[in-house]
Parts: sequence; structure tokens; C-alpha cells
Amino acid sequence: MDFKQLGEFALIDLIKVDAIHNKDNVVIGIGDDAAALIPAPHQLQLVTTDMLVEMVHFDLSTTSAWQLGYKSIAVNLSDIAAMGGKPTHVVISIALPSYLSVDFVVSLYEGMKEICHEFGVNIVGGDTVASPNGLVINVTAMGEVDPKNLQRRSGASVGDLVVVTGALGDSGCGLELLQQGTWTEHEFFQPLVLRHVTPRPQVAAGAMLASFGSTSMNDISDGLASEVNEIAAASQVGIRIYAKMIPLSAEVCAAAGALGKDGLEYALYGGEDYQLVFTIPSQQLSLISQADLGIKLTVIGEVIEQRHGVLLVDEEGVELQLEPKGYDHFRQ
Ligand SMILES: Nc1ncnc2c1ncn2[C@@H]1O[C@H](COP(=O)(O)OP(=O)(O)O)[C@@H](O)[C@H]1O
Ligand SMILES: Cc1ncc(C[n+]2csc(CCOP(=O)(O)OP(=O)(O)O)c2C)c(N)n1
Ligand SMILES: [Mg+2]
Ligand SMILES: [Mg+2]
Ligand SMILES: [Mg+2]
Repeated sequence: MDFKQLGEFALIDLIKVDAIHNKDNVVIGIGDDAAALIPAPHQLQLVTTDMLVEMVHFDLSTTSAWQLGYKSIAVNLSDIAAMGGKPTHVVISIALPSYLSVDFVVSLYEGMKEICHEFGVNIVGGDTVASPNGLVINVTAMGEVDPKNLQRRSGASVGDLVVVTGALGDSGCGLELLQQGTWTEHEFFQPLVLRHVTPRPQVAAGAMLASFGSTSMNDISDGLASEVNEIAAASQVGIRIYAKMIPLSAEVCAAAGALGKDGLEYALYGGEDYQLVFTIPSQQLSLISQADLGIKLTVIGEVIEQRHGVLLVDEEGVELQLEPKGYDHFRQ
């Protein structure tokens, strides 16, 4: 069915179904001039927004409506995770081109509701408009954090370790496989593509690491090189990371080999892994290791004095400046 047949208001009625998972903190959700929410006592309110634009962030020939819905929420929850917080609500705005169908929108929201359900997040509002050209999705996520666990980019100190969650580079490699149309050629390509189209935000890890005393944190949306440079600039420190220590999955190593590429390049510059990079004193990190929290953590470097800048020790042991050349919207 096309949007004309159904109309804007009936479409919103479809969106409204199953939008609220946690009734305790919502007085008014979808259906009034604004949502009315109950803030948690003694918590800081977090607000973040990321927009996804067709052919900039996604290509509808390589991602399904469901996957796109899931990812649109995931990238926003990832920013709440990087503040050490717990996501609570989202507001979703969509600009719909006429070549999409009502079924597409229903499926988009099924993906959104799946991840919202998984993380206990309510959809409390949004906006629905027509687009003359291309699908645009904007999500605003809200969350809460105990003030003592708030994670900034600016808290790193000389001597802290630099650590990442998970493995890096899968998403950038998955994107390249999708763009080349070669992702069906090998079985080990498929997990990479899935990590690109349906990334999992590291919400539990962010809150846990914060409670164990991480000093700064960033989520990896534009690539590790860019994110560590942001921490270094905000904290007025230098950072040294070691190429050999950067965790790469077996799949990205195999795929990079097949493509004649270097897996490390995807990790440093590919982006969209939505893992966390953080700094932490070594004593605090050993407490986390002892607690065995089931989160994959890898030390990749250390915080050094600002005058050294941001450095990468390459696989041959040569120290180079690590330029913040991740994804830049105006330099692609
Ligand atoms: N158009 C804008 N208006 C106001 N603030 C913005 C705008 N774009 C980005 N920001 C702010 O700039 C900072 C960095 O944004 P961004 O690089 O997108 O962060 P992230 O990579 O964590 O999503 C954030 O505080 C964000 O809210
Ligand atoms: C069709 C398509 N082309 C290119 C990319 C790669 N890409 C687009 S945006 C982006 C970086 C992350 O998005 P951004 O809007 O910068 O998020 P933020 O850093 O604000 O969280 C990357 C790697 C993609 N995912 N899909
Ligand atoms: Mg952003
Ligand atoms: Mg971020
Ligand atoms: Mg972001």
C-alpha cells in the first residue's frame, strides 16, 4: 500500500503499536503535542541524536527495512553507552519518499521495536513527513546516568591504559563487501556484513566500565583513529597505540586477505563498529579482569603526554603520527 492510500495519521497509528516497553517512566508517549516523561531521581539526563540519510548511511539495495530500523536505533544507543548511561527513550523522525511502501515502514519499525525491546527503551514520539528525494531517519535518544559514572571524552590522564571492547574493522569490511557485491562469495563474509547492517551497541559494557572507574570513553562510529584523536584532544593528552594489539576478528583477517587489503585499515579508518574505546588506570582494569564480566576487552595502548601527539606503533615497530582520518561527511 502507498502512503497516499493510508494517510499520515493512520500511518502513525501503525507506528504506535508496541512503542512503550517501560510504562513506569512515561506519562504521555505517542499521540499528544509532546511526550511527558518521568526523570529518574538523582540521575543526569543524557540526550543525543544521530541522523541516517539514504546513500550516505545506507543503500536500500543492500540493507532491509528491518535492519535499517535496528541500526538507526543502535547507533544512537551507542552514544548513550559511551557516556556510561542506560538508554530510556527515543524520538524518531522519518522523511519518506513516495517510492517506499507502508509495508516498508512497518518493517522498519519492527526492527526499531526489536532493539528497543531488547534494551528496555520506549518510543515516545517522532515526526512523519514526505521527502521529495531519499529516505531520512533521525533518532534522538535519551538516557540516564549516575553523576559519578558519567563518561566524558576529556577525563584521560597520562599513564592510563587505552582499551577497546570487542573486535574492530568488521563493519568497514562488511560495507566494502556489500558495495562490491561479493559478500555471498564466502561463508566468512556474512558475519561481517551482519555486523555492518545490525551493529550491537555496547550498553552493558559502557555502564559496567564506568562503574569500574574508566576515565574517558568514546564509541567508535568514525573509526578508531578518529575516536582516539577526539579523546586525546578533549583530555589534552597524547595517546600511543600499537597496531599489533588492535583486536581483529578471524573473519576480517580472512576477508581482508581475500580482498588484498589490510584488516588493520578497516579497524583504524572504516568506522561503524560501535564498540567502545576508553581509558582506565591499570589497577582498575585488573579489578575488571578479576571480576570476569564476560566482556571482551583488549588493551591497545597508553595515554602519554600531550607533546607526543597521537601515535601508532606499526607492525614493524615504527612510530608514526596517527592522523584522525576516519569517516568525514564532507571529505568522502
Ligand atoms: N548540527 C549540530 N548542531 C548542534 N550540535 C551538533 C550538531 N552536529 C553535531 N553536534 C554536536 O557535536 C558533538 C559531536 O558530534 P558527533 O561527531 O556527531 O558525535 P558522535 O560521533 O558521538 O555521534 C556532539 O556534542 C553533537 O551533539
Ligand atoms: C551507502 C553507505 N556509504 C557509506 C557508508 C559509510 N559511512 C557512512 S556514515 C559513516 C560514519 C558514521 O556516521 P556519522 O553520521 O558520522 O555518525 P556519528 O559519528 O555522528 O555517530 C560511515 C563509515 C555507509 N554506511 N553506507
Ligand atoms: Mg553524531
Ligand atoms: Mg559518539
Ligand atoms: Mg554517534
